[in-house]
Amino acid sequence: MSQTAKPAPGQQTAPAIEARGVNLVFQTNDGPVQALKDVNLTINQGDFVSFIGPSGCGKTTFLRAIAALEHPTSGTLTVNGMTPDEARRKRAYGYVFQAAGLYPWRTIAKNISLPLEIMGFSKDEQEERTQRVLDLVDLKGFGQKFPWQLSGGMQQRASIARALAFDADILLMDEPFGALDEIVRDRLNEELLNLWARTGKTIGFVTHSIPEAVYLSTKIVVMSPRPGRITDVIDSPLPKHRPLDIRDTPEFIEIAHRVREGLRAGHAHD
Ligand SMILES: Nc1ncnc2c1ncn2[C@@H]1O[C@H](COP(=O)(O)OP(=O)(O)OP(=O)(O)O)[C@@H](O)[C@H]1O
Repeated sequence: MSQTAKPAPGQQTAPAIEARGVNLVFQTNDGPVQALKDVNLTINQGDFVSFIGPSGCGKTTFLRAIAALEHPTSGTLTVNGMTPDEARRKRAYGYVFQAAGLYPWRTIAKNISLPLEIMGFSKDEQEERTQRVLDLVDLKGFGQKFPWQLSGGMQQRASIARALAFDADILLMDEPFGALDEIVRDRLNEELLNLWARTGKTIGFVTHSIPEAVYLSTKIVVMSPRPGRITDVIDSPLPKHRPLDIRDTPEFIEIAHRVREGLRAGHAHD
C-alpha cells in the first residue's frame, strides 16, 4: 500500500492560483486608486507565469494579493484551492523581492536558515535544507560567506534559495533580476528555468522585460494601468527546454511581437 498521504478532495486538481472578478481599490488622501480591475486568471500547477506591463498597472499588487499581503475589495482569489490567508498559514509560497534583502551580519547559510529557525525546524533539518537549496541555486560552498562577499547575481540566488528552503510549491518573484546587468540576468534566467524544470514549482514572476517574459514563461499575462487590468494572456507554444538562442527563432519573435502589441493596446486607453 502506498505511504503517500491522500490529498484532500479537490486538492489535486485545484489550480495553483485562481482569480475571478478581482478588484482591489486603495483608499488614498487623493481619493480611491483602482489598482486591479476585474482580474480573471487561472494559473495551473507547474505553470511559469510572467506579469508584464508598465509601472503602476498592478503587477506587484496582484502578487501581494496572492500572498495575502493585500486583500481584494471584491471578487474571489484562491491559492491551491484555499483563501490567500489560509494558504499563507500553510506556507504555500516563497516570495523573492527585487532587492535580495539579506542581513549583512549573517552568513549566507544563516540568512537562508532564518525563516526555518522562525518556523521551528530542528537544527539538523535547517542544516540539511540549507545545504540542499544552496546546491539548487549553484551556491554550494558559499554558505559561510557574508552577503557583501558575493556579487549582486549571487546575492539574488541566495535570496531565491531562502524562498525555496521551506519547499513551498509556489514561488512568487517580484522583478528579482531587475537591478542586474544583462549578462548576469541571462545566466540567472537560464538557471531559473533549470530550477523550475527540476522542481516542478509554480512560478509567478513580475518583469518589465519582454524578452525575459517570453523566454521564461509558459503563460504571459499582459497588464495595463489606470485601472490595472489584464489585456492579454498568451499561452506560450515554446518547448519546455529553452536554450538562450531560442530568442532568435521566428516563434520567439512572434510571441514578443504579440506582447508588445498588447502593451501598446493598453496604452491606447490612456
Ligand atoms: N499601499 C498602497 N496605497 C495606495 N496606493 C497604492 C498602494 N500600493 C500600490 N498603490 C497604487 O496602485 C497602483 C498599482 O501599483 P503596483 O505597485 O501594483 O504597480 P506595478 O505594476 O507593480 O508597478 P511597478 O512596475 O512600478 O512596480 C499604482 O497606482 C500604485 O500607486
